[in-house]
Amino acid sequence: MFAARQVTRSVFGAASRRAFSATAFNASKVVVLGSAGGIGQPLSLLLKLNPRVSELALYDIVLGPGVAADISHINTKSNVKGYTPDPAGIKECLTGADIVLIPAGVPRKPGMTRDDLFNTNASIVRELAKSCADHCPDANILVISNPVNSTVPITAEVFKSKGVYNPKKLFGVTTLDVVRASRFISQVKGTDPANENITVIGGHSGATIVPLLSQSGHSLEGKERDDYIHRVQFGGDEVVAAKDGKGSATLSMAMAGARFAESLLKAAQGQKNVVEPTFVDSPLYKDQGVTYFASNVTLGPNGVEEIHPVGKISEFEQGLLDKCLVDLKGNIEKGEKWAQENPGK
Ligand SMILES: NC(=O)C1=CN([C@@H]2O[C@H](COP(=O)(O)OP(=O)(O)OC[C@H]3O[C@@H](n4cnc5c(N)ncnc54)[C@H](O)[C@@H]3O)[C@@H](O)[C@H]2O)C=CC1
Ligand SMILES: O=C([O-])CC(=O)C(=O)O
Repeated sequence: MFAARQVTRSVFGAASRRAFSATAFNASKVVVLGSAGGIGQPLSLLLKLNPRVSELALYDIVLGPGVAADISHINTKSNVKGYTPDPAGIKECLTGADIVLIPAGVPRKPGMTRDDLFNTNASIVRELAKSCADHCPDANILVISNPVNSTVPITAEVFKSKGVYNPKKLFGVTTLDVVRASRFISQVKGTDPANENITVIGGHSGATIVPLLSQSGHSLEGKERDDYIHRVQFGGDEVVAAKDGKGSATLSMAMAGARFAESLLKAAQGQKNVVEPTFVDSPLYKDQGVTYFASNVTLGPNGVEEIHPVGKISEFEQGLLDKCLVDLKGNIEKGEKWAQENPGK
């Protein structure tokens, strides 16, 4: 379980090389479900390099123990164990978990939307969510599997059905949208991406991804603005096209997932003002029937500490947000309805 002791260096900060040799004082069990996949492997690697992690449990339907054996040779202190899909395995894997990252499921091929993954990934996520609800109901659950706008509500419905839902501990991982938004603006403006932190709100697919450039101090006009917005909203498609049928973003996603997990660990270990964007059960647009929404969130020892308001946005951004809310409502309702009608065994 989380121990309230501080580690001073971040794997992702400027002093990252030294971070790998920083002394770890903490005791945090982190689980990756889908650890042998395109995201799962580099994500597990980054978590092994993180001195805040003391125990790493790697589960997959194939190769969980193989990936674990490989990663376990890295000379950092954390213990690594791999698990296969048998009931005793997943129970041991999840018991005592502080953080569970879920990148299990199929990725897109060119021509598909994230919603096209629903039929396959909904039941994968539902079954894994059931195991989490049974074996680690108090863990922070980080859903990466797409379509995030629907798989997060599915996970919530499973936890609700088992009477253990805690909205403060369920997160859709939208970090990659902010990573991209920050990288892409730095390419347009010739700035250092490390100094950029563009707020992105909404959800995690196409028009539901709404970057708020007006809050960043940068301004773009006309085609340059439209190209930028399109690139952020459809950054995933850029990678899907470049991989040409062999998957979607994995390496950048692993970095983004590891960053989010690192932020949760920092907050759990007592660091204040840890803010990350994430898709959570949110009051911001509930009056419009949108029950989950991504925005900046202050993280604390118990997960979500404060959901930040969207703040002042431009008329153009309001137009993007209006479109986002329509799509998002549909994605959320689809996930909730499916989970309620298909509880599984
Ligand atoms: N939230 C985000 O920003 C992003 C989400 N994704 C999503 O992440 C998911 C995974 O992507 P990749 O790693 O590229 O796919 P992948 O196919 O390379 O890996 C998926 C892994 O999940 C495993 N798996 C399948 N069913 C499982 C189950 N029931 N239990 C445990 N493991 C299971 C597979 O064996 C495989 O190792 C996709 O749905 C993709 O769309 C991808 C990029 C960004
Ligand atoms: O595009 C995809 O399918 C994977 C993803 O969510 C992303 O890269 O943002």
